[in-house]
Amino acid sequence: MFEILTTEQMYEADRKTIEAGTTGDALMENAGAAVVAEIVSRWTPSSVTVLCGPGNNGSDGFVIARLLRHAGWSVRLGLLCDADKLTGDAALNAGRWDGAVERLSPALLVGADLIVDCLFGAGLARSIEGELAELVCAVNACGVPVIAVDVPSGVDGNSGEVRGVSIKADVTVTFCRPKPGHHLLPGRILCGQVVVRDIGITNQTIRDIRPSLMRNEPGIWLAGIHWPSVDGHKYHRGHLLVVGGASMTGAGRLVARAARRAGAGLLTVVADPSALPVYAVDSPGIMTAPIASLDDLLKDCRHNALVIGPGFGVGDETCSRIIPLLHYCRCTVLDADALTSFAEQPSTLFFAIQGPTVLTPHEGEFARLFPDIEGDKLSRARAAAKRSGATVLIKGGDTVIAAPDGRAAINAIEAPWLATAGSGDVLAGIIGGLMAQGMEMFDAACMGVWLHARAGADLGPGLIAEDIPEHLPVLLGELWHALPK
Ligand SMILES: NC(=O)C1=CN([C@@H]2O[C@H](COP(=O)(O)OP(=O)(O)OC[C@H]3O[C@@H](n4cnc5c(N)ncnc54)[C@H](OP(=O)(O)O)[C@@H]3O)[C@@H](O)[C@H]2O)[C@@H](O)CC1
Ligand SMILES: [K+]
Repeated sequence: MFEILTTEQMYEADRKTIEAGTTGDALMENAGAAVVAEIVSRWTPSSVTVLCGPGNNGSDGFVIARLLRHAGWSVRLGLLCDADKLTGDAALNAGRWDGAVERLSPALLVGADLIVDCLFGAGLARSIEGELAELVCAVNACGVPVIAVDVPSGVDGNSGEVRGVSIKADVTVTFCRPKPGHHLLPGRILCGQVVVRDIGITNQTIRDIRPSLMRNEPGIWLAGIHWPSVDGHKYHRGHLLVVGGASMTGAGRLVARAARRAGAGLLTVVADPSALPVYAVDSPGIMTAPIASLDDLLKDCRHNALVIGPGFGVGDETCSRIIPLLHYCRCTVLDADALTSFAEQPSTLFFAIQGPTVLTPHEGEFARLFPDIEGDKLSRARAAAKRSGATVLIKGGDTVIAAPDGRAAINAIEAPWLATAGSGDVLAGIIGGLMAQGMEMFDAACMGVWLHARAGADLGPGLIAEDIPEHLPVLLGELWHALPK
């Protein structure tokens, strides 16, 4: 279950389930019961305040209030609108609630041991403002644990962005599948721990909706790994060319090390002759070649993959070096200086991209290459992939990977230790190494991000970029041993 559903797809899943015979009322009862199960597993009966909005998120709140009261909790409930304004399932569940319905105000927070946030979920349609915004701030300041239903109120479920202000939850219970806003920043932080609960929507219903967004986990790319075969040899594992800088050799060396650890069969660093000895002494297992020979090397189809950018230098010379290389349609990773160099002429780059290509910008490089593409990270990555014809990977705590055909994935592993010099070079190397072995570009980008993030999470404090390639055998071994034999 790697799928991430947009809020529209979630409404569709609800609708299809209701059409198939389950009532909306039953779905909502299941949703409320799932939240209550989570509450009673974490907290002992005490005083709880349930904050309800005017829609079905508020309707969940009425269910939760009723079930908690039956379980012996002392429950206060506040409603944003008059109860007689409620319609549909919300009116139904309000009618089943036999306690008082108070007006929403900070007074509801006094004496509460737990707050349940049911103000807005998927239906958040605009910024939270005025007195309601003040209440949200009061909730965040009162120091009482908060459990949010579906999403913390104020977080846009599709983008993870905050509309006005947002509840900061300790736990968020969502239904069926996570939404983009649970994984994209800042939503991910505002959710606290995310718990996904079944409410009776079948896996087949989700498959019918054909979600194109996934959580980046091995299940989405494991089958695409090209493991070496017993009768294989190193040429079957690809020959990667790493174009290294003349003076900033550290970046190219990190790329090379990571690509070899990721499994590239052979690796040649191509660089200015003055720098070749530095690359050569770094690792006995690599080959080196002068940059003047790059064109000839690419004419030999055994050199099937290329990483260029890290430490290469920014400028027109880099652009004129890269464009002819792209005509060979080798598996290519363009990173760092290879991206920034095209800031003045991005369309020249996009026009030249014909083969399997992965672009790995951080936010700054992305803004230089796609200055007119705005919006949340997921939408921007998708738009950039469509425009460039490349797989685009926007780095960060919530790395997003998008393919030109519309597939996308979001990293879900927290690894803040990766924010260190050289870490991006290693990522480019891993992806290049995987593509050299024949892995499809989107899968390779996703797997590269996963390996990188897992290494970051496993190694933790004190990590430096050089550690990441050395941890890859552990992770690759884990994947290999998990395969059905
Ligand atoms: N369908 C099902 O079967 C199931 C649904 N489920 C639950 O339903 C939730 C979705 O319910 P929903 O679609 O009613 O939207 P919801 O989040 O309650 O908000 C809409 C209301 O808020 C209002 N409003 C919006 N923004 C506002 C603002 N900034 N400031 C002020 N008002 C604002 C908006 O007003 P309007 O824009 O119409 O003027 C409207 O009245 C979903 O998250 C899940 O919890 C689950 O139980 C599973 C089964
Ligand atoms: K909520």
